[in-house]
Amino acid sequence: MESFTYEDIQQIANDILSKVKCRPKLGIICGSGLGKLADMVEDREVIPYNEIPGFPISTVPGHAGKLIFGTLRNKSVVLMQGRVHCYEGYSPQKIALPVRTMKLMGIKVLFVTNAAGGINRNFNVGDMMVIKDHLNLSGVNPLVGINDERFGPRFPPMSRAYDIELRKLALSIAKEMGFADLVHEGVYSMMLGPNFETVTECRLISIAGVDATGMSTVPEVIVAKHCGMTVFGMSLITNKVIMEYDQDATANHEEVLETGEKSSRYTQQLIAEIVGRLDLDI
Ligand SMILES: O=P(O)(O)O[C@H]1O[C@H](CO)[C@@H](O)[C@H]1O
Ligand code: HPA
Repeated sequence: MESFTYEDIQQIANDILSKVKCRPKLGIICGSGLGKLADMVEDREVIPYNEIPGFPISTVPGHAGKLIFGTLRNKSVVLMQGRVHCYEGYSPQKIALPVRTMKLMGIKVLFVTNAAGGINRNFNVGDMMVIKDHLNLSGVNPLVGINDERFGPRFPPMSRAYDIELRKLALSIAKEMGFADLVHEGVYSMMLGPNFETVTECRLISIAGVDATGMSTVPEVIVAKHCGMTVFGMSLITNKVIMEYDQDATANHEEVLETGEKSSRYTQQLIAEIVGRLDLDI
């Protein structure tokens, strides 16, 4: 197992900070097709992942693989334009690395976004879901291994992973901005992937209370909570999962990216507005 010590990650964080002027307090991870949020960042300073020793490289279409530093609504931020997933062959520890690096760069609040399939039949393609909880069905956990208490405790709680105040703020901003009907609150589940779910898997997680499903986010949130970050999560519903046996339609990544292209505008506006109202001196 490839592992990174606290000192290794401190070194990576210091190297990155030595290359940029920005000192971000907020980190944003952009999901499949959601990287356009980077266009809203001003005074941009860009570092491709392949210029950061040890960093995992994004291999999936729709994930550019760049760190974008700058200001969003006058807040200093760093965006991960593209994430990495366990199904790409990276260990959960490697998936943890960017989040821990952010922590040691001084990030206190982490926004995670993703593209997800709608399990909840009331969700339409293009809707958004503020994540209130998750179900880890991936079988992986980035905290497996020796625990370094400087990151966090051996047994971190996960019952209030998604900050309640930020969830409320997101829903009230959506109302103010006139698109409350597009924004729901719900439970995200992660399976390992890379295959899309079977009909039976979708039916099972529906019974379990899952509203949207994907192949990411959960490891990042576990690591972020372990090291004491405040977390906000949002899914863009890019497709409705197939819940009927022998249906002709099938899930595909092209549809996911297409919906991202067409519908990520509201997600970007909502995130920018939340960022604008954040008090990052907490
Ligand atoms: O979760 P993000 O990175 O947004 O990507 C989602 O989209 C891909 C499938 O189309 C999977 O990687 C799934 O996890
Ligand atoms: O239907 C889906 N399943 C899993 N991951 C996804 N990411 C976007 N849509 C989906």
